[in-house]
Formats: sequence, structure tokens, C-alpha cells
Amino acid sequence: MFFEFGIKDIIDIVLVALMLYYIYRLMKESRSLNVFIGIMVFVLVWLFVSQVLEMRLLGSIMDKLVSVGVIGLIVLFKEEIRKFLYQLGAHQRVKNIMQFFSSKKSKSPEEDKATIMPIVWACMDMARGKIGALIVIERATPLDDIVQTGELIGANVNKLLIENIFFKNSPLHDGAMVISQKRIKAAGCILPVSHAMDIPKELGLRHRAALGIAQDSDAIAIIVSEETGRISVAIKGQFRLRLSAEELEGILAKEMTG
Ligand SMILES: Nc1ncnc2c1ncn2[C@@H]1O[C@H](COP(=O)(O)OP(=O)(O)OP(=O)(O)O)[C@@H](O)[C@H]1O
Repeated sequence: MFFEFGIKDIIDIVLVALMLYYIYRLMKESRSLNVFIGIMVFVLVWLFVSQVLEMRLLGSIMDKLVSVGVIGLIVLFKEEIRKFLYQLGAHQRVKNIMQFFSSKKSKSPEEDKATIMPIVWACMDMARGKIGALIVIERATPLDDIVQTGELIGANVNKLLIENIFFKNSPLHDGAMVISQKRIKAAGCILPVSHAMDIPKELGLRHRAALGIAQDSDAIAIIVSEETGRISVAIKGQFRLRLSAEELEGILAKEMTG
């Protein structure tokens, strides 16, 4: 009953272990750890019943359950699967983007500045007036699903327009504004809320929504706090809190122009 055990098998085991570890991490993050443990127990029982005990009837019933169950799991965990695939794609994409930008710098720094400065000035004004705001700047990850939850605008980036949209009684002040390709694409959009446990207690839903989109995509989310007038940025799943105008400008210049 001995079988050959070569380098290919070791790589096979390492890859399966890595895959299981990633699934475990994703499920832990999405607080579905018990589901993961349940699936593992089911798979072990299935293997034991069909491979070791060779019980044909129970084995075939479990075979059927597994094939249907896979579809069920895909539906149940579509968000986690999307996130996993995004993270996988992002690794390669980072390299590609770095290569792309190293040979081809931003076409027009003036054009980038013309987009960045109205955002910075509007945020400073709104911070002074304690007007809450949430601005998401789309980059490589398309945000079409987010845009669909709000109202389409399609206007050039303009300081007064941004302030007007977030003005307290404006019909679009609730939710997030999406800026895409140097234009205000939509406002009043609903973002996914982060369930991270390590967010400072004083930060509420606006900040959680900013972190949520920064975890799910490569977008830059700018938050102006209505309570404190502080400006923060969520990017690559991390917060940069209490920013000055210069710091905000620096981050946007660096991240938007590569
Ligand atoms: N999922 C979401 N998507 C977009 N905007 C959201 C979302 N959740 C909350 N908001 C915005 O955040 C506002 C509520 O902010 P809340 O006071 O809870 O957050 P906060 O982080 O404490 O911010 P602030 O410091 O401005 O009070 C809502 O009125 C809405 O405009």
C-alpha cells in the first residue's frame, strides 16, 4: 500500500495548505469561522466514509451533497470570494502598475493638480465649517456598482460644487461622492461598511464606510468629520487621520499621479 511521494506531492500539499490558510483568514475576517470549521468537519467525514470505510451508499449521498454544496457556498460567500480574487489580482496589478508608471509618468501634472486642488480646498472649507463629507476617488478598480447606488452627476471637479453637494440641507449631502477620471461622477452613494474591530471608537459610520471601500478596492476615500472638522483618508485598507491641507495634497498627488 506504499505509493511514491515526490517533490510534486510536497508542492501539492503546500499549495493546498496555503489555500486552506487563505480561506481560513477570509472566513475569520468575515466572522464566518464556524462555517469554515463546519465545512472542514464535513469534508473529513466525507473522505473517511467514502475513501477509508468505502461505504458506497452514504458516500454517494455525500458526493451529491458536496456537488450541490459547492454552488451553495459560492452564493453564500460571493463577497468573500470576490475579495479573495481582488486581493489575488491586486498583487499582480501592483507590479504591472509600477512597471507601467516607471516608463510612462503621468501625462499632465497640471491636469492632476487641477483635480486635486479643488478637492483639497473644498475639504479645508468644509472642515472649518464642520460639514461632514465623504469623497471617493476611483482608480484601477471600477466602482460602477457603488455609482449605481447614488445620483449621477457628471461634472468637472469644482470646489464650490463639492461644497454645495455636502452642504447640510442639500438633497445629496448624505452618502459618498465618487470622483472618476477627473470628474464628479455621482453623489449620495452607499459604500460597503468595514467590520474591522480595531477602528478607534470615536470614528462612526462615515469613517467605517470610507475604510470599507478602501479595503474592497484601490480607491482613495477622503473623510471630513462633521463632529470634529478633521480630515482623514482611507487608502489600501488603512487610515491616515487628522491631516493638514499639505498632507492631504501630498497624499493625493502621490497616489493619483503614481
Ligand atoms: N455606508 C455608507 N455609505 C456612504 N455614506 C455613509 C455610509 N454610512 C454612513 N454614511 C454617511 O455618514 C453619515 C453618518 O456619519 P456618522 O456620524 O455615523 O459617522 P462619523 O464617522 O462619526 O463621522 P462624523 O465625524 O462626521 O460624525 C451619514 O449621514 C452618511 O452621510
